[in-house]
Amino acid sequence: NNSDVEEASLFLEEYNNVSQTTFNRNMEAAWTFNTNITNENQKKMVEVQLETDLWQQEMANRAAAFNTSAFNATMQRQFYKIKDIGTAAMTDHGKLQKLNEVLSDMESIYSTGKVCFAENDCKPLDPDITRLFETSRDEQKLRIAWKGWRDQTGRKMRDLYTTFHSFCVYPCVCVGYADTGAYWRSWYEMDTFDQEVKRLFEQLKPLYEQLHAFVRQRLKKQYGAAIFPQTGHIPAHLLGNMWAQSWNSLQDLLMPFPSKPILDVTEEMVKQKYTPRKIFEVSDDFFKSLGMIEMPFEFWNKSMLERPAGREVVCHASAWDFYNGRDFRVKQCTDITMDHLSTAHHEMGHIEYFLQYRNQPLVFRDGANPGFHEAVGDVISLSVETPKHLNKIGLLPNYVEDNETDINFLMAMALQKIAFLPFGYLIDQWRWSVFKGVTKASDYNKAWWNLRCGLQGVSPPVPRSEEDFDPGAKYHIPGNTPYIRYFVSYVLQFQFHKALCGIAGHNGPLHTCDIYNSSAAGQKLSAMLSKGSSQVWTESLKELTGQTTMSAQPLMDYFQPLLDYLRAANGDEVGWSDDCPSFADPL
Ligand SMILES: O=C(CCC(O)(O)[C@H](Cc1ccccc1)NC(=O)c1ccccc1)N[C@@H](Cc1c[nH]c2ccccc12)C(=O)O
Ligand SMILES: [Zn+2]
Repeated sequence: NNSDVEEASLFLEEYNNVSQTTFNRNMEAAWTFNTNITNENQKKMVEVQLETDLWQQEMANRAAAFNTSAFNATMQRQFYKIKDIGTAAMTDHGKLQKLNEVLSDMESIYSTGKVCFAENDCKPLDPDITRLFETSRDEQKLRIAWKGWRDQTGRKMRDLYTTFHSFCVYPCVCVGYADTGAYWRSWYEMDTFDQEVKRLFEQLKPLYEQLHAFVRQRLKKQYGAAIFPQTGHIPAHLLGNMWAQSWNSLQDLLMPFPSKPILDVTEEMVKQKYTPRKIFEVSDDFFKSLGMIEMPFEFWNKSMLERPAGREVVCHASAWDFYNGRDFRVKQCTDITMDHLSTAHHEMGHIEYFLQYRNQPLVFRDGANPGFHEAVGDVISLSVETPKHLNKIGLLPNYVEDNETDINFLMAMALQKIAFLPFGYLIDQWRWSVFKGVTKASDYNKAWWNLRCGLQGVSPPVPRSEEDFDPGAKYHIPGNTPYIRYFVSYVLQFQFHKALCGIAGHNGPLHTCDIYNSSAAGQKLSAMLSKGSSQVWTESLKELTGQTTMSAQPLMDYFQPLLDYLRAANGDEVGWSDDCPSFADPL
C-alpha cells in the first residue's frame, strides 16, 4: 500500500475541500428538518444523511490504502479520524437507511410531544411544561404533567428504541469497536475513561448527599412528609425540573438567608423587557470583553432564537457549524428566564469554539474531547452568574456583598451544578449497559430506575412498569446524543475557571471570580480552543491549566463553604436506601 507522503497530502487536501461542501449540505438538510418538522423534510434529511455516510465510507476506504507509519503525527491523526466514522461505516445500505429513519422518527415523537390536561388542553414542553415545573407548587398538577410527558414520549418510542438498539450491540456496526458505547468512549482517548469518571463521581458523592438531604428536609416541610417514601428518596416531580436534573428553580424555597435578594434574576429580566436577541447579545458582549471572536453577521441572520409560530420544530437547544468558516447558528426556543440565559451562554460557547477552530482541517474541527465543547459556555456562565457580575449588568440592582448573600449564591450554584452530577453520570451508565447487551429491552425501565433511585436518590411519583420507557422522556436518548460529556464538562469547567481566574489576576475565593474584560484570560482560552481536536485533550488541558488529568478539586474547593453550612444544617439525616420505592414489577 501507498506510503507516498506527497500523494497522502494531495488526498488530505481533496478530503478537506470536498468534505466542506458535503458536510455543509448535510447540515442544511438537518437544519431544514429541525426548524420545520414535516414528513417531506424528514425524508430529505434521511436521504442526504445516507449520501453523506456513503461518501465518508468511500473516503475511509481510500484513506485505508495508505501506510501512514512514516507520516508525521498530524497527518497520522488526520488519517485516523477520516477512517473512524462510527455507524457511517455500515456496509448494508438498507440497514443504514433504516437506522437513520428510526432515529428521526424518535426525534419527531419527542419534539412534537404534548401533555394533555383535558380533551382540548394540550401543552408542549417548551415553554409551557418547563414553566410549570419551574413555578408550580401544586404536586398533583406536577404529578399529572410528569406522567403525561412520559406517556406521550418515552412510552411511544419503546419499540423504535429496541430496533435502534439492535444496531448497536456486538458485532457493532461501528467498525473496530465492540459496541456503540465503546465507540463513544474512544473519543476520550484513554482506555481507563470509565474508571476515571466513576472515581470522580465517587469523590463528589458526599457533596450531593448533603445537598439532597437539605433539599429533602425543606421539601417535606413544603409538601408534607406523607408523599415522601420511607426509603429517603425524593419524588422526582418535586425538584423543579422535568428530569430532576437541576434544582435551581427551587431557590425561593431553599435560600438559607431568605431576607437577602433572590439570585434568580428571571423577574428582573422580564421587568427590563429582555428579548431572546438581548439574551444572546449579553453573551456575545462577554466574549468580546475577553478579546475573543464576536458572532458574525450570519449568526444573527440565520439563527433561530425563538420558537416560531405555526410549525413544529426541535426545541431542544443546539449549536450548528455549517463547515464553511462563516455560517454558524444556534437553534433555541428561548424563554425569558435565567435558565435560558445560562443555556444561551452554553450554546454560544459551542459557537465560540467553532469560530476559534474554523481554520483547522475539517477532521480537527471538534472539541479536544466532547466534554471540552460542553464546558466553554458554562465557564463563561460561572462569571456571569456571580452577584457581582449580575449587578454590573443591571440585573441585580439591590445587591450588597455580605457572607449571607455569599452562602445564598453558593446554594443557588449548587442547585444547578451539584444536583446535576448523578444525572450527568447515570444516563450513559444506562446506555453503555444497553449497548453492551447487559440491559435487555425487557429490563430497560427497571435498569433505568435502579440508577435513578440508587445514584440520584429520586423515586417515581407514580408506579412504573416495562410498558413505560422513561429514558425516552429525556431528549438525548431519542436524539442519540451522548451524555457523559456533560458530567466531564461539570468537572472540567471548574478547572478551566480556576485557571482563567488566576490568569485574570483574581484574588479571594474562587466563587467570587468574574473574568469579564480580562484579555489575558481570553488569549489563553482562545489559544487552547483554536487547537480543536488536533491534539490529544490532555495536551489542551495542560496548556490552559497546567494539569493533564481531570480533577474534582477545583469544584470541591469552590463549594467548600457551602458544604460546611450543609453539614451543620443536616446532622445525620443524610442518604437513602438502595431499593426503589413504588416501582411496579411487570404485571
Ligand atoms: O443538552 C444540553 C444543551 C444542548 C447542547 O448544546 O449540548 C447540544 C445537544 C445536541 C447535540 C447533538 C445534536 C443535537 C443537540 N449540543 C450541541 O449543540 C453541540 C454542537 C456542537 C458540538 C457539540 C455539541 N444541555 C444539557 C445540560 C446542560 C449542560 N450545561 C448546561 C447549561 C445550561 C442549561 C443546561 C445545561 C441538558 O439540557 O440536559
Ligand atoms: Zn452543549
